[in-house]
Amino acid sequence: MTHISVFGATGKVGREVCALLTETDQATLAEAISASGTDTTLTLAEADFTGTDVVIDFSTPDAVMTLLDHLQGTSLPVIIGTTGFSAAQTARLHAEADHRALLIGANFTKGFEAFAAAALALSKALPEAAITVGEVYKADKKMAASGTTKRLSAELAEITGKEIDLDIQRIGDTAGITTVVLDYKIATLRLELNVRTRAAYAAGAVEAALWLVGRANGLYAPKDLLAS
Ligand SMILES: NC(=O)C1=CN([C@@H]2O[C@H](COP(=O)(O)OP(=O)(O)OC[C@H]3O[C@@H](n4cnc5c(N)ncnc54)[C@H](OP(=O)(O)O)[C@@H]3O)[C@@H](O)[C@H]2O)C=CC1
Ligand SMILES: O=C(O)C1=N[C@H](C(=O)O)C[C@H](O)C1
Repeated sequence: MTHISVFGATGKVGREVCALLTETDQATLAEAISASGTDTTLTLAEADFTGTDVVIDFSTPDAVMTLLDHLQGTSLPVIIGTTGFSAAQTARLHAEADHRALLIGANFTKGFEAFAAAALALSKALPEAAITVGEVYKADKKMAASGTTKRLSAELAEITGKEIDLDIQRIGDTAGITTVVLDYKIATLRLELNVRTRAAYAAGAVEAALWLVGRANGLYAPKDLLAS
């Protein structure tokens, strides 16, 4: 049985991770941590992680930095689901991988890695195409490219040498719709990943956490799960 602590446990995704951990046979909830420390969660200062095998984070970039400060001196593996890190914070994350197994994923939806690979393959097959990466998320998410869009557009730009257009939208409580549209004059080719529920992110993160326990210190990504 793997004991998983959830950082950001009162959040939209963290709640789904906690719920999943009550149902799964291979893992159980160790500590649930939030900023406010409600009656079912602890603050970071109250958490001790002694019975924890791996931490799953879905919080904020600044909160992740405080989590890593708190974990200094331990080699506890951590799954980072949070997105939106600054360059300095990203450098800190990378340095942190010397001290623990750290798996960072902008999108834990099952199928996302295949979706990204398909988009890259299509962009190679259609070098004349103009490419747009689109996203729709909940209305209260910051109106700036998500981690998912940043990753896709950077990889597509690198492979094609072209500028990638972005289409950022915020609607209601949308869990996440990512599109890659290739327009090559005679036709339009559209790939879409429409996530129905945030439980999809939770499931991918728990799968990654089970995989990460026992790995050597270092930086990992969701596609490493597919390779092993
Ligand atoms: N990688 C992926 O597949 C996905 C990534 N995300 C990303 O995950 C992140 C979280 O998303 P979401 O669940 O919607 O966010 P929410 O705003 O719903 O939840 C944020 C959570 O973080 C907690 N938190 C904030 N500050 C601290 C702190 N200083 N110490 C401890 N806990 C803290 C909050 O606690 P409190 O309630 O007490 O304030 C809350 O539990 C975002 O960056 C989002 O982009 C989202 C979906 C999928
Ligand atoms: O905030 C969200 O909800 C999500 N954020 C992630 C991101 O910023 O890339 C992706 C996920 O699909 C949902």
